[in-house]
Amino acid sequence: MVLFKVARVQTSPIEGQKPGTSGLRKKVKVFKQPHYLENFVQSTFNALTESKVIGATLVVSGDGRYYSEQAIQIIIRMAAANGVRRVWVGQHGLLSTPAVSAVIRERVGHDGSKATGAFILTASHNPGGPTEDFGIKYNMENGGPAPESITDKIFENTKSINEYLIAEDIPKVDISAIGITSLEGPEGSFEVDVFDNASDYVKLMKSIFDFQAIQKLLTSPNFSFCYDALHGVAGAYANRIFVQELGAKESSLLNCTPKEDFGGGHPDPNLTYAKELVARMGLGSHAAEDPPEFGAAADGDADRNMILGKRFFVTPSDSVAIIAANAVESIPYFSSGLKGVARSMPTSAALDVVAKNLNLKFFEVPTGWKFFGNLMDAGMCSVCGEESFGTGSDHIREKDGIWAVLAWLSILAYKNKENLGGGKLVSVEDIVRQHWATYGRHYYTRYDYENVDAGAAKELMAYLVKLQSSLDEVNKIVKGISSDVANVANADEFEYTDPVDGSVSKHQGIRYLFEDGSRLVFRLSGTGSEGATIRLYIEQYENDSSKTGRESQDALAPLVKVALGLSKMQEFTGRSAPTVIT
Ligand SMILES: O=P(O)(O)OC[C@H]1O[C@H](O)[C@H](O)[C@@H](O)[C@@H]1O
Ligand SMILES: [Mg+2]
Repeated sequence: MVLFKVARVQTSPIEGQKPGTSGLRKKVKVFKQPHYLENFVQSTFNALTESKVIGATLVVSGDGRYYSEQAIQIIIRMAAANGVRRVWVGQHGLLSTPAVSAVIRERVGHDGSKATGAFILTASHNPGGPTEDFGIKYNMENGGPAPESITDKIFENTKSINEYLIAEDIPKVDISAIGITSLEGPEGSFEVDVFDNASDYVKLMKSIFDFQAIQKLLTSPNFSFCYDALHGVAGAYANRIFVQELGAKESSLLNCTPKEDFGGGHPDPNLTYAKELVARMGLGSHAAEDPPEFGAAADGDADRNMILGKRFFVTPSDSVAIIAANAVESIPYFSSGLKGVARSMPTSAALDVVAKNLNLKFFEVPTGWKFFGNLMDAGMCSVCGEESFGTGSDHIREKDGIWAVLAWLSILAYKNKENLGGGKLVSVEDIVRQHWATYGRHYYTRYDYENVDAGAAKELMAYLVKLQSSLDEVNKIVKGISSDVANVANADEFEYTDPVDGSVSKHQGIRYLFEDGSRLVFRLSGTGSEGATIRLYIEQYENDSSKTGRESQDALAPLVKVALGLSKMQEFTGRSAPTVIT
């Protein structure tokens, strides 16, 4: 039995440790500064109630990006010194963000223990490596990200911290091998439990979906499949679930070995960054000849997803609407009905139409998954999604990339249950077009202007808010740019009152709402680590079924012109084109 001592290390506050939408994300070199990680971790311990630290069980793992291994060892020593009883680590320090949420909610330790929180080590879809990003966020007992009341406290603590506790003499724990390391400290026993990083998550997925039905689809001769983990942590689950459990061919997995630098790529599943998958699915300039029927990708920590059909892109806004419309008949977990559905404000209103038609409770929340968590804890929401490639349900309190893929495979399996012997398949594209024919189509696109000068971005936003005070003036400008768009009927900054706890979130995006239901939304990203990113969301509703089959960029061209002109985008940012279009 190893005996450890607790050291109190003197430190002083370090500026800029304010956790954003999804924790603290900075360049690796910032995290490597002396005391940087330690200050943040101690500030987190100090922000929690004592029972969530002393004698508690904490999960510590992440997407495996560069610096994770060192960070895990530091957090283990600090947890021991702060009186934590058990630290659970996924093998190799790997757990996807949804798997962490599942582990907190579902896993029972060898001695009957349950976790009350987690440090998730990830910067999500940001690149990794010595010159790239690292991140840390804290999740609570419900499996969801810490609410603002806690992250505010953490930030306050980082501004006054003067010491942290660490058990420096704990030897490096081997996190590559499953097993328990037991130690003894001044306050009693402490253990590190390194466990299989997939089994709890796989078990949960099996309790939600009909794996047999999906297996029939995946092994059918007329279906083909492709999954790209972009070298993120999804790779640790893809082989287990798609190949071992569901019978997909190993060759259907792309980039499924987790790498600490994501193979040098940008692990964000969109049409720009998931290049290999996009080509394999027959899209873009290097389109492959005979694309698979279904393709999907995940981000670094596997909570995001992109869904593709053969030569066909499903917008995330359509994806959540289609999952909601088909959930009850295709997914056993939802067979008794949906409690409600929700989307973030900038996400298209496709889900609203489904909710209205199916008479479901519906919520529009600000950007950020935590807002859904509150609704789910209160039993008000089953399925939700965001335009930023996040889709999920109340099985956990994070969005879930692999869940979304399994949801789509379930819908395909259900629609094709008679066709798997060799008949013509109902394809992803058929499902989407059928959905548009039933509910109408929300043409949608997002323009991202990344790493814009922060001052310029602020000025642009301030200008757009000021403009909102006169709709006459707005409409004069709009008509001057294009006579093909409707009048602006309303313009505001989105504000949300949480129906569960009454908290109010202001300044959640600038909206221009047109008479025909079209919308322009402008937001500053909350997840970047350098400069500012302006996001422009453009949407137009079409319910004449003879007009729902146009190319999205053609249908939206007049509105795009209006958005760029109205916001003086080029004038403020100096950019003649966005960095990414989705
Ligand atoms: O603030 P943005 O860069 O637009 O990012 C917004 C997204 O950030 C993270 O991924 C959150 O988990 C999402 O819930 C949110 O939609
Ligand atoms: Mg992510």
